[in-house]
Amino acid sequence: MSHYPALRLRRTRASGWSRRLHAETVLTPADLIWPLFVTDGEGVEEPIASLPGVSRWSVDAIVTLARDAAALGIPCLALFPNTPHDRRSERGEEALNPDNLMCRAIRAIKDAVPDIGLLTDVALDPYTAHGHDGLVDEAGYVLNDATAEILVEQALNQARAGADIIAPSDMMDGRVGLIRDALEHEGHANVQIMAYAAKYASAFYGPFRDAVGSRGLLKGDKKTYQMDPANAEEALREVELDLGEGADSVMVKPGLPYLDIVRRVKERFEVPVFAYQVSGEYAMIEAAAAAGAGDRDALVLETLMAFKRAGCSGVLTYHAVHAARLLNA
Ligand SMILES: NCc1[nH]cc(CCC(=O)O)c1CC(=O)O
Ligand SMILES: [Mg+2]
Repeated sequence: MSHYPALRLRRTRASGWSRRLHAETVLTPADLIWPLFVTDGEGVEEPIASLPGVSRWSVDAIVTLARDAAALGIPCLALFPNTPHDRRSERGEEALNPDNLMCRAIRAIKDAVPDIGLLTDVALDPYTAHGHDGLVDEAGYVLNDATAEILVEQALNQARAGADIIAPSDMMDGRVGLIRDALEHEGHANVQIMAYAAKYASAFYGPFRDAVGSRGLLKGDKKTYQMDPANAEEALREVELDLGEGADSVMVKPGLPYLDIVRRVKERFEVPVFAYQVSGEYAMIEAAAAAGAGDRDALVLETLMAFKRAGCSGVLTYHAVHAARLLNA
C-alpha cells in the first residue's frame, strides 16, 4: 500500500509538533563559529561598509564580544587581524611577531573567557604589502615551499599565544603536515588543525578583503593557489592529502555555492567537515533582506540549516550571534 491515498507525506507535516518530531537535522548555537576582525587601539569599533552589521573591534571590545558569544552557547571564535599599514611588508614578518594583534587578542580572550575555543587563520595576506597569502617572486608567483616554512612559524606563534585550532587558509601544498610536525615537536599535541582543504578562488571574498585591509593591495588574483570553481574531484584529493598530513577536520569554502563539495567530502571520508559561509554570502543575504526580497531571520536560519543537512559539523558565519539569539529564543 505504498501509494496515495494510504501514503500522504503531508500527514507528518500537518502540525508543528509533528514537524519538530520528524526533523532530520538540528541546528544549535553549538554549530556556529563566529569570525571576528581585530583592529588596533582601545574602545575602537570600525564598521565595514561592504559587510553591513560587521565591524572591526579593538582587543578590549573583542573580549566583551567573546563573553557574549560564550553566553549564547557559541563554542568557537575565528580571529582575523586588520594589520596597520606600517606593519605590512613584502614578506609579512608581522605574522611572526608574538605581540601582533592576533596574539594579543588570543591572550586577552583566553584570559577572560577561557572556555571559548579560538580558531586562528594561517596565511600571510593580512600581513603582506601585496595582499597575497604567501611570498611572491619577481614574476608575481606565490612560492609554495618558502611560504610553507613561514606558515609553520606563524602557526607556532599562534599556538604559543593560546590558539586552540590552527586553520591554514593559504592553500600551499604540504603545509598541514609541516605544521602538525612543528606543533608536536613543540609540545602542542592538543592544538587542532582545521585545514581549509578545499578553498576556491572565489568572487565571494570581497568584503573580507575590505575587513582585513588587503583589497586595495592585492595584485592580480589567487588562482595559482586557490582552487578552480569548476573542480570537485580535485577537492576530494585536497581533502585526502590534508587528512593524511594530520588535519583533524577539513573546511570547504565558500559555503552555499559549494554544498555539493561538502556532501561529497562527508560521504567519502566521514570526518568532521566545516564550511565557511563567507563575507560575500553574508553580504548577499543582508542585501536581499534590505531590498525586501526575503525575511532576514528566515534566510539566516534556512541557509545555516542547509549546511547541517549537507553534512557539516559546523559553520563559520558572520551571522553567528544573530542566529544563536534566534535559536535560543
Ligand atoms: N587567506 C585569507 C582568507 N581567510 C578567509 C578568507 C575569506 C573569508 C570571507 O570572505 O569571509 C580569506 C580571503 C582570501 O583568501 O582572499
Ligand atoms: Mg592542499
